[in-house]
Amino acid sequence: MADYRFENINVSFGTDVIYKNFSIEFEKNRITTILGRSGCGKTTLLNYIMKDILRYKNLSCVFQEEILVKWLTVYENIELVLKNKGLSKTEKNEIIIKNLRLVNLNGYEKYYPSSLSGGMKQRVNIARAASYPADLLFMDEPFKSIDIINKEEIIGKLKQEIKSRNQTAVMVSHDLDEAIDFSDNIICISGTEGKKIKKFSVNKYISKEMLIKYI
Ligand SMILES: Nc1ncnc2c1ncn2[C@@H]1O[C@H](COP(=O)(O)OP(=O)(O)OP(=O)(O)O)[C@@H](O)[C@H]1O
Repeated sequence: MADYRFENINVSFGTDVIYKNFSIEFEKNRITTILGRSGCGKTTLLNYIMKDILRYKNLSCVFQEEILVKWLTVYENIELVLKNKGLSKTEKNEIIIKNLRLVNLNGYEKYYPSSLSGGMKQRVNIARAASYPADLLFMDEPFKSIDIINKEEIIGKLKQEIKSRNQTAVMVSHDLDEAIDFSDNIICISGTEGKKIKKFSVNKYISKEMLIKYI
């Protein structure tokens, strides 16, 4: 039985029908990846779901675009999401340092976004989303611009962190490897107006060859 179910999703841009009577569901306390080719409508779906959930639940998110505040340091950018949460300065500091370590950016607290690479900025986005206390975490291609070494490490550490907090996470991706490494469940999306979905539980038998047939 799914814990989050979205039915009768209809989204069009002008005459382009992206979703028509579409349904999708997610399990609580699991990491689900929505996998599909570029342009198939993953971001559109994630935005729809986040908007719907926000009506009744708090959530944290990582967007594809860089959304750091330019005139604030890395530390201050993360501190922003911890405002009005009743946390002491020491507690905030612990959370920020812990999550900068999670994305291998400890030591970069005083840097401004302009002195970071694209991949580093994306890692700050992840640290910020991980710092925000929420039951639900939504991520739109969070590892896209991150180099392979950091990516593998961050995927492992973030997965462990999500599990230890009992969070429900939904990621959008077109990368088969990261979907397998990061997720408990994968939902492949394909087709245009009449979209098809195929669900997989990630286990030792899953392979890229199995997934690619359904995206
Ligand atoms: N605001 C918009 N106005 C018009 N068309 C849009 C808009 N947003 C998305 N689209 C179209 O909807 C389709 C799905 O876009 P979407 O960004 O959801 O795809 P995606 O699967 O997330 O792609 P990618 O993996 O490249 O990020 C595309 O054809 C896109 O051009």
